[in-house]
Amino acid sequence: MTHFKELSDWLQHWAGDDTARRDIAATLMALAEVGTKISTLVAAGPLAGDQSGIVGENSDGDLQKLLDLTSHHAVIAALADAPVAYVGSEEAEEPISLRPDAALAVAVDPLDGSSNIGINLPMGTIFSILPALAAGGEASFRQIGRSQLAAGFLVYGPMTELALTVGDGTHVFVLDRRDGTFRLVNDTASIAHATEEFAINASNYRHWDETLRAYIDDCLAGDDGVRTKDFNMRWYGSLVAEASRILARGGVFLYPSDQRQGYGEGRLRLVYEANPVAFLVEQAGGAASTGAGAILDQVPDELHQRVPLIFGAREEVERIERYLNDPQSLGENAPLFGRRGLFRA
Ligand SMILES: O=P(O)(O)OC[C@H]1O[C@](O)(COP(=O)(O)O)[C@@H](O)[C@@H]1O
Ligand SMILES: [Mg+2]
Ligand SMILES: [Mg+2]
Repeated sequence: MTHFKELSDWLQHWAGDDTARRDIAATLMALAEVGTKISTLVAAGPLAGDQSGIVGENSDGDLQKLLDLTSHHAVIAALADAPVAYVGSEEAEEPISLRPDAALAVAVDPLDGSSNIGINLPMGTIFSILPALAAGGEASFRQIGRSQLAAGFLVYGPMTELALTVGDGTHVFVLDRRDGTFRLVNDTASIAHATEEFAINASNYRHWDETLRAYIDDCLAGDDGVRTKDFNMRWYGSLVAEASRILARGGVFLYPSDQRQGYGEGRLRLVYEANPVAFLVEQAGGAASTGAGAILDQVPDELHQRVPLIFGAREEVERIERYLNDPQSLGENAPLFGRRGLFRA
């Protein structure tokens, strides 16, 4: 049987005697370990009790399910023993102080894709590791994504997978349930620059701007339209599962802003969803954009800020930016505004 390197060995090798790297490695091990626990809970489904009951509301009015909160508390407990000063979580309004003298701040979405609780579809945990600033937790989480020291996500799907970057490529590990270790299966994940697969929640079509509708119309027109190739589509309702697929076989993902109340900046969160995914995607040769600029250059106003998110195949992300901002630059392929969309009456 092929021998796949263990996460702990990989991190030890990467960190060597460097104290700052050792702190990051210890934090990553703590996140991987708590991910294993959440994965077991997810895999048990209703055998672990009803995880889908609504138990509260987070800062933005999103309903919190029991598994959201259980995952949040598990992550906080796991990081209490790590060199972490502050944790910023989707499920807590304010940053949580752990060890204010420690070097790191961790932003986390403890359970991503929680609308998939109870229906046996993938969910995950997303994390971003930043330097802790002396100015405190709030300031630490207002740093741009390019300040990230490491980032990653776990996916609780058919495989439990850990995608990780420490700023030198994107690496994919899979949980080996025989001994509870994560093993390296791909040291250099790479996203092809072109694609024929997009992911978007098309039920929001009527709420999108005309420019975005034109892009999707052109994908749907396939070989009969200006793109002269057929497209495939996916939508899992789980950012981590989409990101995992895109790291494995390419594609592009869009969660744009739209006209619905509360969706003026899209749905996803900059600090603990878009930034870590963008870091992983850029390190795999892809791109991540708001539609108007790189995700990693956005300055967060606050921990829970939302942002439109487009990521994946570099050429496709750049093409979408042109549809949104400069459609005439597409030349003879420029969308004809006001035409009938395939979804429109
Ligand atoms: O239900 P929608 O609007 O399609 O949104 C799906 C998106 O919302 C999310 O579930 C948001 O994350 P949470 O589950 O952590 O709130 C993403 O994983 C997913 O991409
Ligand atoms: Mg999420
Ligand atoms: Mg969540």
